[in-house]
Amino acid sequence: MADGYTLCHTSRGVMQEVADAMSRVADTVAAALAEDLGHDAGGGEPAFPAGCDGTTCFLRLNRYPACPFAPDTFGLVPHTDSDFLTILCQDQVGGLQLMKDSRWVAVKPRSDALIVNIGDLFQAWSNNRYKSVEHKVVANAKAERLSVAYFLCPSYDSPVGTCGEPSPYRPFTFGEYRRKVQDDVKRTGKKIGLPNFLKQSPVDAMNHGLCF
Ligand SMILES: O=C(O)CCC(=O)C(=O)O
Ligand SMILES: [Fe+2]
Repeated sequence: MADGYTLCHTSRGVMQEVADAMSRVADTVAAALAEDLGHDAGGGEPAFPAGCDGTTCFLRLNRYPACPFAPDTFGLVPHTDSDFLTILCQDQVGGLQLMKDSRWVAVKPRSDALIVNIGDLFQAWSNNRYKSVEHKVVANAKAERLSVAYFLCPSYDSPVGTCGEPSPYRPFTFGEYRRKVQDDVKRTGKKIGLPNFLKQSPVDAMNHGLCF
């Protein structure tokens, strides 16, 4: 039987392999999506996404225990991801749902497929051409569910940038974005996210009595 040290060492190696493989998928998909918006990686434009590497991206292992109060219980509350892209590998239990045309749609598990979610930073960079998808996880009454998510994030001091002006968003760094999200959640219990960074912010407009 493996001792604790060997087990940790082996798991670390496996996790690194998974992270490396998912990182390659994330970089390839991000480059293809950016190219579709006219971004010319070989033509002197700054690399996209800027400031992401093995020290800024991360892997999250999610475990959702079976819950007798399913399906009225969240495994994960509705949210958007605060990154460029998320690559997700889910098991066969199911429970992930995404918001499409104002309705929750179940994402059917497929053993031969990974899920790619657009995150807030890609929405900002693309001037809203790509939309950060709202998603949630609904608990399962009988089975435990596992998923592995890889988050393509830049360093905190990286400007998020834009594929071209005019952008609806003012310039901001990822660090600023994270801090604002954390402050809002602490203060109000909710993430506001991108609307805080609009040049013409609906939040400001409301505060100045311009919106009813
Ligand atoms: O477990 C899943 O399917 C979703 C995980 C997720 O949305 C997240 O970790 O942000
Ligand atoms: Fe998520």
